Amino acid sequence: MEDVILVVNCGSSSLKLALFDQHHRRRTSALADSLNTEDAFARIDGVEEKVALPSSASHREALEALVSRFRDLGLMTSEPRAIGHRVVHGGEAFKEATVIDDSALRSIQACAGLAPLHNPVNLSGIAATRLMFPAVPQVAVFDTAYHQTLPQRAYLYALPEAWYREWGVRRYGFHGTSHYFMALEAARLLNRTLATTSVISAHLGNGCSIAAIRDGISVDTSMGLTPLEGLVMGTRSGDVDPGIFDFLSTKGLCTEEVHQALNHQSGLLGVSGQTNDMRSLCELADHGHKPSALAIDIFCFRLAKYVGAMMASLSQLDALVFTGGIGENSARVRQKTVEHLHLMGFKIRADFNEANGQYTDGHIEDNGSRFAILVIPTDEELVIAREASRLSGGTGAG
Ligand SMILES: Nc1ncnc2c1ncn2[C@@H]1O[C@H](COP(=O)(O)OP(=O)(O)O)[C@@H](O)[C@H]1O
Ligand SMILES: CC(=O)OP(=O)(O)O
Ligand SMILES: [Mg+2]
Repeated sequence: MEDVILVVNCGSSSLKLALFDQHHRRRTSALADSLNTEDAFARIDGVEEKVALPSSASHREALEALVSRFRDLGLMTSEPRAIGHRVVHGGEAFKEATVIDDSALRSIQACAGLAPLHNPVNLSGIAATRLMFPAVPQVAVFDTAYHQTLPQRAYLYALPEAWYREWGVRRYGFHGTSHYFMALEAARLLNRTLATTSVISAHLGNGCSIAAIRDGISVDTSMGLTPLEGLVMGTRSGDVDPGIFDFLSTKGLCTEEVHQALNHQSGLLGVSGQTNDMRSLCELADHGHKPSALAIDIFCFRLAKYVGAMMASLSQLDALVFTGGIGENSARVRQKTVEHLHLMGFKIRADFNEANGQYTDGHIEDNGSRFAILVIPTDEELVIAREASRLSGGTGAG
């Protein structure tokens, strides 16, 4: 049997798949989007034509169509050796990745209340691959797991303690797979071991979060009970005064309406009134659109404030690391953010930054910078593939 590993990332309306070979090299990636709507579509990287989907295709139908296309293209000649799933919330039940059996499924289900937007779709992906490949080991890799090392002072909110004890209200943190990968890659680029590497890592995609990693271990992060807290994001507000709920109720908005607005109509989209897409915002700002320039400004200022906040958890800093679609590609965001950090001794080198660190092993800091500044393309799917391989009896190496 051929040794491929399938990685599944189910979002609310999308499905991302990646196939890795036995050496953990990526063979291909695929995306299905606008699922459960009339516009549902799917495509495979490097393949011109779209993959045909039934109308209003579900996650399961898209998965079946893509796997069948993988087979036609000779990318998958037998069942995968293991399947790895991204699961967003693992609560306190999961401190690391786990093989999915009935008891793990029940625990993931129990965390769904903490992540109602994410866990139910993750579970539907697991159900679909279990139906398609009942004999193949399946592994869940949690966004929250890497942050389970946070000390109490970082994960407890200053709230009535019974809320934590009885309901699990605490900071969990997300994007852990990406923060772990950044620490691992930073260690490699700096010729250090993970256990002696301390970084501040900024994951800037559609969702955005930052983490303080001391000696390879996550010790603080900006996302909290849910992925709404912290940095400004594409459509999410990040930090706001919780008094906003009370105030807006006097304006006639109910909790659900405020929740919707904070999650889907805020962030870059809310401030610019135009788009949640950083690339488009930069173009709009270049054409003199003031609200777009302001959205970028607020985004970078909040990020810089959080870099300062993360310093409180560290006694040494080896690098500030940028990743995610924005972190990897937007020289403007990195430059504007680092300008605010002048007093702390961060200094960027313009030409290295413009090239996204491509020719300098990720380095974009100036000679006179007190700390290294790195751009590292994240690869959450690779980490998930390694974990799936390791937990299903492979080596996890590669
Ligand atoms: N060249 C670029 N310049 C600025 N922003 C970019 C560029 N390329 C991608 N982005 C931004 O990255 C964000 C998407 O990040 P990504 O990590 O792909 O998202 P996701 O969290 O869905 O995986 C979008 O705001 C997009 O505009
Ligand atoms: C947890 C989270 O915010 O995920 P994403 O960035 O995929 O929205
Ligand atoms: Mg991404």
